[in-house]
Amino acid sequence: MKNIVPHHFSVSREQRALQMGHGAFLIWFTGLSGSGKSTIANAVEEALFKKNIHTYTLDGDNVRKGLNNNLSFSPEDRTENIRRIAEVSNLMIDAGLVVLAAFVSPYAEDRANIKNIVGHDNFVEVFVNTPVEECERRDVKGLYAKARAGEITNFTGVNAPYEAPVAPDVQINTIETTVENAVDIILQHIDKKLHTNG
Ligand SMILES: Nc1ncnc2c1ncn2[C@@H]1O[C@H](COP(=O)(O)OS(=O)(=O)O)[C@@H](OP(=O)(O)O)[C@H]1O
Ligand SMILES: Nc1ncnc2c1ncn2[C@@H]1O[C@H](COP(=O)(O)OP(=O)(O)O)[C@@H](O)[C@H]1O
Repeated sequence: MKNIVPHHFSVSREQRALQMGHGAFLIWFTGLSGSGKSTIANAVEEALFKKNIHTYTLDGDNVRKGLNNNLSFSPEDRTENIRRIAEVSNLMIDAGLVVLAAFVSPYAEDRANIKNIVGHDNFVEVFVNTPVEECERRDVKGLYAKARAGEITNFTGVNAPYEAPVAPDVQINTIETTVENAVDIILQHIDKKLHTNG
């Protein structure tokens, strides 16, 4: 961007990581509404918190009601939603946090963009892979019923696409895997990153 010259602050990301005592990175949960993203992200954050890891979770409640309250569910607005969340995550990583983000994020290109924004080494993609039939059976928020009734026009999995990740870092099938097991699988996957400073 023109006429923007970054100021170089003297406390580095590496120094912040040393002070925090653990690595900083983003765990991104993608999947259909009702797949289990928030439930699993919450359980992973609890487990990390108990280990004195500094965390923050971003999800629809604290993002679509605030920072992104001007965005709809059109493809363009979903792209902008994910871009802003990736940029916020990037700042939080720089601040030394392990960031958990739970968003439908249905487009592969948008998810690839997150990886570019935060850096490939700072990104862990968790695909919460629950078939739409199961999500619809759970219908936690009653939104599938509304979508089937034609009250929501672009609802992911019903009348809007979900592009499943081809090579996620972690994949959780929530029909076969309990929340506790999902937490173990994810903790195991991130262990090395947690013990890397900077
Ligand atoms: N049209 C449509 N499609 C999908 N989801 C919808 C829609 N309208 C509202 N909701 C509710 O909003 C939550 C998804 O918001 P996200 O910010 O994660 O969506 S996206 O990543 O921008 O696609 C999603 O929450 P989760 O259930 O937590 O996934 C839904 O409850
Ligand atoms: N193995 C599982 N993992 C995650 N959630 C599960 C699992 N089995 C059942 N559930 C239930 O599925 C629902 C998932 O809802 P939620 O976490 O809000 O999904 P999302 O954030 O993807 O919309 C919750 O009611 C949760 O208790």
